[in-house]
Amino acid sequence: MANSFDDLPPRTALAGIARDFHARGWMGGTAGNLSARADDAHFWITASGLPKGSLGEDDFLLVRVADGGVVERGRAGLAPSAETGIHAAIYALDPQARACLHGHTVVACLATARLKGRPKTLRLPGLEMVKAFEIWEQHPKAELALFENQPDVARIAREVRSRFSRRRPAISALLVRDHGPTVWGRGVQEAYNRFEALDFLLSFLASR
Ligand SMILES: CSC[C@@H](O)[C@@H](O)C(=O)COP(=O)(O)O
Ligand SMILES: [Zn+2]
Repeated sequence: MANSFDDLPPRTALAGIARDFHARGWMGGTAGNLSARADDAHFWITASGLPKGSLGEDDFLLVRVADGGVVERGRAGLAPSAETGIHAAIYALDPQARACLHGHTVVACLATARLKGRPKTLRLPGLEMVKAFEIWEQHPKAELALFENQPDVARIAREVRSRFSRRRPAISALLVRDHGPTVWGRGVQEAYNRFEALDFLLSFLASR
């Protein structure tokens, strides 16, 4: 048994995370998508529309960071995740990002349910868990980037690219309202740890 997802080949690690997230209710049915860089210019991403609790290593596609174009399919007939554009934007803008995880969590939806208007950020609670995002202040003011959900995912991806290229996000995560979080890290394990930490922080907000 590997101690870290980083000890495993990327697709093995991502399939393991998908099983784990599915068991926690974070990838119900076909929800969510996971990716990891293969090299600086390419990343592996889950195929679209598959039940995420039972992914195999051939259920991934290799795509370009530059434009999300498909380079290789794990098997014939697969299409890349509908949210490939969001992953590509994150890899293009953050050379340190090596893995990117998106799930649909109930607490993420609840945490913004009472917000008025269309705020661009959500202040995370100043709890110890924000250290997962390398925020070390005694009284941290960690702001999570917020995006409105839209049926056309390409529009969300364009907004992520446009906003993050103007200003780097304070923490390595974003939340699409009424949808779910996307979290990235310098490795698969770090992205996984951060996803768990964000879930903790959003659970706190949602329960107040
Ligand atoms: C329950 S379907 C949700 C999708 O529209 C999308 O938000 C999602 O997370 C999964 O899309 P996918 O194309 O399988 O990667
Ligand atoms: Zn989604």
